Amino acid sequence: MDDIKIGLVGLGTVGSSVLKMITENQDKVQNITGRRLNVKTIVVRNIAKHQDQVPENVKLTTELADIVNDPEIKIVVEVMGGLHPAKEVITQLLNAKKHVVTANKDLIASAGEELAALARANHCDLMYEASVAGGIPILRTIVTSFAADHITEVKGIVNGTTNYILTQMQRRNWTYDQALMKAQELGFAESDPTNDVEGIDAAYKMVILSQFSYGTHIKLANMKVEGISAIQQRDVLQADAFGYTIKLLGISRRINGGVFAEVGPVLVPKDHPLATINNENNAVMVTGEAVGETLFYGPGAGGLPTANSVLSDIVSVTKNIVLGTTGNSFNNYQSDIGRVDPNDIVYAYYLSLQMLDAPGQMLKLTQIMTQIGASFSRIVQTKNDDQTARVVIITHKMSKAQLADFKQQLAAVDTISLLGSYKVL
Ligand SMILES: NC(=O)C1=CN([C@@H]2O[C@H](COP(=O)(O)OP(=O)(O)OC[C@H]3O[C@@H](n4cnc5c(N)ncnc54)[C@H](OP(=O)(O)O)[C@@H]3O)[C@@H](O)[C@H]2O)C=CC1
Ligand SMILES: N[C@@H](CC=O)C(=O)O
Repeated sequence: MDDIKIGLVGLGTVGSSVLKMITENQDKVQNITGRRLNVKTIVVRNIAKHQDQVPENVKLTTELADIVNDPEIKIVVEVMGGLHPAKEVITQLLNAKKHVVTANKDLIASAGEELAALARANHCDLMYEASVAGGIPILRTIVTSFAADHITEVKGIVNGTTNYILTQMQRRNWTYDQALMKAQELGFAESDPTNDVEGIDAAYKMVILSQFSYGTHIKLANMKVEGISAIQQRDVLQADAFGYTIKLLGISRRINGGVFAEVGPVLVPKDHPLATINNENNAVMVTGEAVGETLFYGPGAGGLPTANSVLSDIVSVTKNIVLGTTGNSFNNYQSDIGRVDPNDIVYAYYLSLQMLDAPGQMLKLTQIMTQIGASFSRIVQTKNDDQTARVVIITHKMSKAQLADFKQQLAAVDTISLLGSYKVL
């Protein structure tokens, strides 16, 4: 029986684990698909760096053409990352009738529909299970197991690096920089970690999750995206004292016929399942009208967990090749859902404020809250490092429009400034 020859583009954290899994788990894959998988060619930037990593029968090259022009190679795994030249690489591969498996959320969130159309036009498969939540098989689960249910909400921790950083800041009292450096060393972070810490990587994943869950493409430009780089240790400690853990959450929800998605730090009650997700682990909560609340948990970053998701795609493509059923989209759900009015999105908020030493500050704050029709449930006064008063409040539920109003009114008061505002789950 024919082997399936595979090409890899990229041999970093994920690529090297894909090579290892294909090499070591041959027998099981053959048992399931009836085909042996063989990595034939690997494209990297720097051959010398990788020479010792690959068996002798595998060709290491810097030329994509060595894969594109090789008719024996049927499936190509793109694990180089980034938007360019990854988009051009996948375009060339699909036009050369190669089936493509990728872990590249930046690209799928930005150009997934265009590439899926190109794949269909070339009767090729394009699969990307590893692009969301690393080792958690969430995309295929939504496609298959939620096919008939209406998903009303998807929320969770979808970035391993930031969850690792927040965990180390909370549990080991590490500084932000210390924790980020370790996350990079462990291979969780992107080659440029800006997208991780600024929430953009999580936002890409929420775009893909929303596409699968609601059949609609939410543009990154229409999402509120905030990362963890501005979180201060004292907010972590204050949240803890209030009974919360700060987590970077992606939240998307169907409300009144519309959909919204956003990413930002959220105070999660310590007894909520998402508060217990630590280190590089991710968790995705999917709520369906019929099934109710479900939770999917596992490693969200790291070589082997991510490689397992890549392998699940390779095995699916292999089965499609064997059955002659390639060329179908990974996700077929399309629906025309509009956007949501900010007045319909309500949360309680954690607000930390700096107050200069002047009479009547608390009264002013209370007046603004009353004026916008909001109120607070908890309030604590401490000192900032510069000895100015620091007031932290947790509000009752208020709409995004009310919060915007609050911020606008506060901006006109020169003795009170908002240091941070985070949603409370
Ligand atoms: N790391 C993780 O935990 C996860 C990563 N992902 C995604 O997987 C993808 C790969 O990530 P990761 O393995 O961490 O990345 P790495 O930075 O570890 O590896 C990237 C690899 O791609 C190669 N490469 C980069 N640019 C080019 C180019 N222009 N031409 C040829 N080769 C190139 C590099 O070659 P060289 O070594 O020669 O420089 C390197 O081998 C990304 O899309 C990432 O977002 C998804 C889930 C989890
Ligand atoms: N950098 C990403 C890797 C997986 O997608 C993360 O930290 O989650």
